[in-house]
Amino acid sequence: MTTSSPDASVHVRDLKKQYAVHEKEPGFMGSLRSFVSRKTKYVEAVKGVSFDLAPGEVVGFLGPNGAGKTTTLKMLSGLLHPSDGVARIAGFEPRKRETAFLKQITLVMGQKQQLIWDLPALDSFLVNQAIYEIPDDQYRATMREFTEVLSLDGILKKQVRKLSLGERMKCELAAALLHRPRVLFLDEPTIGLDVNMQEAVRAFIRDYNERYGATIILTSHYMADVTALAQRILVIDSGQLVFDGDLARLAEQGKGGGKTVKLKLREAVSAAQLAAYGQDVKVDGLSVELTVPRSEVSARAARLLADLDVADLTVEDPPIEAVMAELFGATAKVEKEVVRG
Ligand SMILES: Nc1ncnc2c1ncn2[C@@H]1O[C@H](COP(=O)(O)OP(=O)(O)OP(=O)(O)O)[C@@H](O)[C@H]1O
Repeated sequence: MTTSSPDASVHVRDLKKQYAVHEKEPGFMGSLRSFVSRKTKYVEAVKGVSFDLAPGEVVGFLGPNGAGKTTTLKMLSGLLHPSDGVARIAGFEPRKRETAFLKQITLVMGQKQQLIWDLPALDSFLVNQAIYEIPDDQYRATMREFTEVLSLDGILKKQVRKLSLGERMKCELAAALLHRPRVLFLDEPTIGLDVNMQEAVRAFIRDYNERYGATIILTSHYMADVTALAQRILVIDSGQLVFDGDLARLAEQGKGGGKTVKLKLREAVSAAQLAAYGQDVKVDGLSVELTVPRSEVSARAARLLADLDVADLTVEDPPIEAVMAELFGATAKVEKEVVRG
């Protein structure tokens, strides 16, 4: 059942966030000096971001470390006040943190936990039931559903501190979605999990999106999360949105707009010989990979098939990891700072 409504839309206009950081020189004398004349440095973490999401849309929010992803999500969930610009989430202004707004959203941060460490997860769920005023019948129905989809049986009554990371993350997600929010901000929800657990979390998020028509903004360093869940990608770099479009179009930006041709040969060929057919040639025994311009894929493939003893040939877009590495390789952390005395 998909229950999308216009309420779950997200509108962001020219959102900005500047952090003030007080600088202190090292040592006792440094402390004394900064006590007398304090230097403030301003970090422009988000520099005017705009986008709109339709109800039920799932977007991957990507960018290098320090690009401004977490800061943006914190502003959208009302934890941080923007320095400028506006956001409207499900019809609300996040900075006001109205109860009705909080009932519509959730923010899950893979690196932070909201469950009470010394108690079983079930106790935290009951606390959330009270905070979000979830009616008993809805609470029971949601618990049944989550227990099944996330295989929570047997772990809900264990002290949270005794759960494995994967078990804890499943409980964190359940706790964060118990009130059935319509807009989800998921910041690295699968971080540190093993591959099977990542897949379980992904499946749960996909199921939740389909069932409740939830709008989702997802950041993840695991591209498998993004390719499995998001139709659309937003890329932020140094606080600015540098790409907004579908995954395929982002892939086209990689390898200088080229495609990857993969060959299985029956007879070995040297990298030097293959250089005539494309760039970035990689040879691993009888497996070969090279990049060819998009407009020439058919002609080059035909030449390869005619000239070499080819057992198999496939043409692929470059993996999204490669595209991101190419886009951000050297600019892993860029920030423009204004120093004021
Ligand atoms: N509380 C803060 N005070 C000062 N500067 C901050 C604060 N939080 C973040 N920043 C700076 O703002 C910029 C954006 O940080 P943010 O955490 O939003 O990036 P990110 O894209 O989420 O990075 P990552 O992928 O590493 O988590 C960085 O330069 C960071 O150092």
